[in-house]
Order: sequence, then C-alpha cells, then structure tokens
Amino acid sequence: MAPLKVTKICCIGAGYVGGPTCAVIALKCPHIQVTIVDLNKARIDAWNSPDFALPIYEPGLVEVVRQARGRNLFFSTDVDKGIEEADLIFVSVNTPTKKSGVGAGFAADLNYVELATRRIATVATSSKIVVEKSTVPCRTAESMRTILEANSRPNCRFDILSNPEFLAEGTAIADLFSPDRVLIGSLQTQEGIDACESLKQVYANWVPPHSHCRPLVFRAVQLAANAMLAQRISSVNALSALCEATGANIDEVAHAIGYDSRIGPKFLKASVGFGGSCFQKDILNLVYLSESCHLPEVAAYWRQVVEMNEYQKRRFSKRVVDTLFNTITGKRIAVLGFAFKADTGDTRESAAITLIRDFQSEKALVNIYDPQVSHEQIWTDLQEASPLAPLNTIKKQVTICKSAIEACKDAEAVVIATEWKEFKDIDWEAVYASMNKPAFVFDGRLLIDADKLRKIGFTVTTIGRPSSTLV
Ligand SMILES: NC(=O)c1ccc[n+]([C@@H]2O[C@H](COP(=O)([O-])OP(=O)(O)OC[C@H]3O[C@@H](n4cnc5c(N)ncnc54)[C@H](O)[C@@H]3O)[C@@H](O)[C@H]2O)c1
Ligand SMILES: O=c1ccn([C@@H]2O[C@H](COP(=O)(O)OP(=O)(O)O[C@H]3O[C@H](CO)[C@@H](O)[C@H](O)[C@H]3O)[C@@H](O)[C@H]2O)c(=O)[nH]1
Repeated sequence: MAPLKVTKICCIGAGYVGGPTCAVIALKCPHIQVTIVDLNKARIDAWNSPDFALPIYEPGLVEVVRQARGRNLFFSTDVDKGIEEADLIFVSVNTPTKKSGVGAGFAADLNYVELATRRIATVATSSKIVVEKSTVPCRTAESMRTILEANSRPNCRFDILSNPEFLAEGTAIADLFSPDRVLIGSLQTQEGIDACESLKQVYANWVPPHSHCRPLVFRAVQLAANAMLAQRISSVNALSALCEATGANIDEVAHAIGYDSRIGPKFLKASVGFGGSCFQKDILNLVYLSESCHLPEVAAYWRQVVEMNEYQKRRFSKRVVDTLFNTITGKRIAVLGFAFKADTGDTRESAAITLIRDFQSEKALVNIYDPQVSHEQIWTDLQEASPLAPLNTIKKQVTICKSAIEACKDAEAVVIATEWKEFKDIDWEAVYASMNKPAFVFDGRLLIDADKLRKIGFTVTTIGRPSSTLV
C-alpha cells in the first residue's frame, strides 16, 4: 500500500509550538485542513479573536494566521472532533518539569502527553498517524504505542512518529519557514516507514529536500541540542565574571572566539542568564536521564550549566546592590523588559523574575515595563516567585508602567533585563533628566552604547565588563 496522503491534520495543544507550527503547515499546505485544539478556552478564543489579538506574540505570526484562518486553519476546544476527523495528529502539549513524586525537580511531567494519548485512543474510530511533537524523553513513543494499542478499536491502527521541534521563540515563523533540519523517527517496519513518508510529504510542500527529514536515531537529540546551546551561554557567562574581575570585555572576547570556525559566532552573547521554557527543563531532564543511567559525573556536568545560570542572575542582582552603595532599600529601580528574550511575550523562567524578586527582598521599589507581556502575567509570575507574600503587599512595592520613560521617572537605577530593540532607541537624555542622581544603568544584555550613556552622565555597569570607574 502507498503511504497515506494526509488531508486532515489535528494538533493537540495550541501553545507556543502547536499554534505557530500548525499555522505554518496550514499556510504552506492549502490542500490540508488543519485544526488546532486545546482544552484552554481562553487560549482558543484568543486564536479566534476577530481582531487577531492572538494569545502569543511572535513576529510574522498574525500575518500567517490572517491568511490561513477560516480557509484551512481552524482553532477549537472540541478536542474529540479534531481527533476523530484527522488522519494525522500532532501531540504538542506541555511537558513541564515534575513538581512532586519520583524525579521531582528534574524529570519531565508526561501526564499531559499521556492524557492526550488516552483521549486519542478513546475517541478514534479510524486509523491515525500520531506525531509526538512535544519534547519528551526516550521511550515515550513506546509508552504512547502501548496505550494506543491496548485501547484501540478493531480495524484501527496507530503509527507513532517522533518529530521534535527546534523553533526558538521570537524567530518561530522564520525558523518554521526555513528549518535547519526536520527529524522524523519511526519504527523501521513497512507501516512505520510509510507513516514517516506521509509526514515527509507534508513538509515537502515548503522545506527543501537537502534540509529535511533526516531519520531520528536518538529521541534525546533535542535535549542534547538544547543542553549544548545552554552550555555555550553558561560558558560565556562564566567568562563574563572573569572579564569583570580582570578588566577584559566579554563582547570582545566572544567576538574573537567566534572567529574560530570550529566555535562560530552564534549564541555567544553574555547575558543576565538564559530563560525560556526549554533550556532549564531540558537540561534537568538530561540530568535525570544521566542519574537514571548511573552516570553521576555526567549528571553533575550538566547540572553545573543550570547552576552557573543561577549564579549569573545572583551575581547581577548583587552587583546592582553593591553599586548602589550597598543598599537599595526604598530606592526605585526601573526594570526594562520582563520577557525571557526579545520579540516574545513569554515569561517562563525569565531572568527578570529572579532579579525583581531579589530587589523586592532588599525592599526596593520596582517599576516594570515590557512592550509585550500582559500586566496579568507579570502579577502571576511575581506572585509565584514570592508565594508567601500577599499580592497586595507585592503591589505596594511594584508598579507596572506603560512605557520605558514612565518606568524610569524618579528612579535611582535602570536595569535592562530583556534585549528589546526599543530600549536602545529610548531618549536617554530625557531619561537622565527624569531620574534621581547619581543615575545608574545596569545593562544585563549588552544592549546599549555604554560610552554614549556615560557622556550623558549615567554611571553604567555592563555585564562582562569591569565597573565604570575602571574603564
Ligand atoms: N516553547 C518553545 O519554544 C518550544 C520549542 C520546541 C519544543 N517545545 C516543546 O513543545 C511542547 C509544548 O510547548 P509549548 O511551549 O507549546 O507549551 P504551552 O504550554 O504553550 O502549550 C501547551 C498547550 O497544550 C494544552 N494541553 C495540555 N494538555 C492537553 C490536552 N490533553 N488536550 C488538549 N490540550 C492540552 C495546554 O492547555 C496548552 O495550551 C513542550 O514539550 C515543549 O518542551 C517548546
Ligand atoms: O547568545 C545567547 C543566546 C541566547 N541567550 C538566552 O537564552 C535563552 C534562550 O534563547 P533561545 O534559544 O533563542 O530561545 P528558545 O525559544 O528558548 O529556544 C530554545 O529552546 C527551544 C525549545 O526546546 C528550541 O526549540 C530552540 O531550538 C532553542 O534555541 C534566552 O533567555 C536568551 O536571551 C543568551 O543569553 N545568549
């Protein structure tokens, strides 16, 4: 039998991966009906909102949804109908770090994957290709297969594929339009190979053959890729501490290192610490996998990447306090940026959350501005970071502002926590005029022209460079 030609796709999970990924599939494959389903009604309503106020901010996403929605792209809370109608189903649900039980704090919580799989088994009355898109540990496909086969109806077969997603937030649409690679894993049976071919044909609508559809040999490849990327940042951040202590400049060091073609120039930007929903979670997962395989030295090696990241955040907060004459009690600090990186509204594991919690515990007053993160999200994150403090108490210390200029007014210090381009172009003369003196700027993202700001009168502290008095 020839491989199935996919005509209807369902994606379970309308989040940062499921939404953009399947919206792009719909755009590029007008002959395929794509339905993205989620249990979260508010999220689906936002995807369907008449004014395209989508639940996710991603450059280029609105344009994609605008073209495909209502044509061959649909968003729905009717999970069962989506499953029933589809011939290929992406499982793109969240896999957060487990909070309790065996592996708490390290292992991935696979409960959402299992629930989605069980739902497919319960609802499906015809054969399906089920694609594991979420980041999951090795052998999850086998578990899914066991659940599906144990519960399937007669004449209903399920072929399971692994197809990890490598998009980065902020550049998701560009990454999806031109992926570096598409990996697909399947059983090496004729049915598995055919299912793989069916998914390949979907991607072949826009991904050039040289970059697509390499067979997946090791499901942990995504954990490995993320661990290597995060390790690069922790390495450069460790060097940034040395640069601050010795009088070197991390940007110059990174630039020089990047000329070595074996190292390359990308992902060498020192920062206040990496964030996002993936790096920490995936490394902790790798630590767990290493420990489960009785490889404690390997586990310790990867754990150190996360510890260095925590150290980097702590070090930065301490530098702010030290520079402001060893106390920030009652002082107003403007934090510019709350998202974990620029061009996203996502705040998961954002370094800004840790910095603000540190400033709060030093009894500072904090003004926050971010161009994309909702106020509601900021309050939720701050409450989660300080669970013992009532929200009202937090609100007495923290103010969310409508612009960077407003946040900086009457502040003693400005802290750049996210590299939003607009912070580069602020009227820094006006900011200086509105601040208390001496006016300090702490650049946690190597974003601003420190010399220009010093000329205006600011005392500038930049990650990976010695303090201004030494420059
Ligand atoms: N965010 C990224 O940049 C990124 C990139 C690559 C891979 N990943 C991986 O992709 C997966 C999804 O990540 P995300 O950031 O999109 O998560 P997310 O939390 O933004 O979205 C997951 C969605 O799944 C929904 N969901 C959970 N269980 C469901 C069920 N049984 N039925 C229907 N809907 C259900 C949730 O309501 C949520 O809206 C994770 O495994 C993650 O590690 C994420
Ligand atoms: O030189 C750098 C590059 C990144 N970062 C920080 O690292 C974090 C992660 O950035 P990035 O990797 O660009 O974003 P993510 O959306 O987390 O994407 C990562 O995680 C995804 C989920 O697994 C993968 O699909 C992507 O390939 C992988 O890059 C952010 O806080 C960045 O600010 C730095 O500090 N310095």
